[in-house]
Amino acid sequence: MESDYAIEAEGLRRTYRTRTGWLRPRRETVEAVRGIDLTVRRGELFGLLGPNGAGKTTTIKMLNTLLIPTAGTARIRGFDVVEQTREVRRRIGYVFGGDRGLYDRLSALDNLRYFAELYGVPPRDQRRRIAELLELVGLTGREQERVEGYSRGMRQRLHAPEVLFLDEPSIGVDPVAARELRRTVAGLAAGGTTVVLTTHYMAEADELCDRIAVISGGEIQALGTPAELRSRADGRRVVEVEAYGVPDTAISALRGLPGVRETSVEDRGALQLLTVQSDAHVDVQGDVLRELAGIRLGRVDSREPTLEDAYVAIVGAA
Ligand SMILES: Nc1ncnc2c1ncn2[C@@H]1O[C@H](COP(=O)(O)OP(=O)(O)OP(=O)(O)O)[C@@H](O)[C@H]1O
Repeated sequence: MESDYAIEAEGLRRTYRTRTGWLRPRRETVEAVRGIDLTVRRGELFGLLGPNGAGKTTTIKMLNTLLIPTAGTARIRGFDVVEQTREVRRRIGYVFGGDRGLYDRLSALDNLRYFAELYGVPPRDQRRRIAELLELVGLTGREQERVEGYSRGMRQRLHAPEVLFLDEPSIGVDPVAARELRRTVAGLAAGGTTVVLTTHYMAEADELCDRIAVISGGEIQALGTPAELRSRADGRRVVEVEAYGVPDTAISALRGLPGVRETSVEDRGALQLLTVQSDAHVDVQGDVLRELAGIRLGRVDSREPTLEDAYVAIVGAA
C-alpha cells in the first residue's frame, strides 16, 4: 500500500565493525546511528543537520537502500527499505556532493549503467531504458562525456524521482552555484518532490527546509521548523569577540563564567572568533573582556541569537 508519508523510520540503528591498528589489529564497533524515528510528509523539504560524524550519511544510506539497518525499520511511500528494495528504488534518487562519489567523474552513460545496476533494472532492459532516458533529457550524443563537464541544467535533468536524497549537495560548490542549487532544490519541492537534504551549513538548512532534524552522536537531538529550533536559544544573548592567539586556558575560563551557557571558537586564519552565549539577563561582556585581558582583540559585539547559535546550543547540550 502506498503511504501518504514519503518516509517513515522507526528505531533505525546502524553499527559498523572495523579493524584498527596494523601491528596489533583490534576490532572496534562504531554506533553510527542509535535509534532514529522520523516521518517526512510528501512534498516536504526535510533537512538532516549535524556535525561531521553525526550519522547523517549513514541514515540516508539506510533510507535509500544502500545500507541495511542493524535494527529498526524504514519505509519509503509505505514500502519497506529492506523487504521491498525494488519498489523503493523505483521511487527515489540519490545525489551526493563534493568528494562523496565517482558520480562527477563518470560519463552520463556510466552513471546510468551504475544506477541501473544499483536499482535492479534487468540487464535486457538496461540498454533500451538508458537510451530512452538519454533521449528524454536531451543528452543523446553526449553520453560519453563526464558529468562534471555538463551544465547544471543538464545534470538536473538526470533526476526526477518522487523522493530525492541529497547528501551535502553544496560541498565544494562555489557560492553562486550553491545559490542556484538551493533554488533548484526549492523548485523540486514546490513541484511535489520530497527532498531530504544533509548539510552542516545551518544557513542552508534554514533557508530551504520546512523542518530540520539536528543529529549528533547518531541521535536526533532536536526536530522542528527553523523557527521552532531558533526558539531553543530564546532567553539568551550572544557576545562575539574577534581575538588573536587565545590560549585554551582563557577559553576554559570563559566557559566557567556565571551565566555562560555555551562557548565556541572558530578559526578564521590568524583570527579567532569567540562566541559566548549567556542567559539574556546576565551581562557577561565585561567579564568576558576581563578574562581576555592582555590578548589582542578586534571587533566586540553583543547581539540576539541566530539559528546558528540555537544549533550550537542543541549540539553542545547533546
Ligand atoms: N564504513 C564505515 N566503517 C566504519 N565506520 C564508519 C563507516 N562509515 C561511517 N563510519 C563512522 O560512523 C559515524 C557516522 O558517520 P556518517 O558518515 O554517517 O556521519 P555524517 O554525519 O554523514 O558525517 P560526515 O559529514 O563527516 O560524513 C562516524 O563515526 C564515522 O566515522
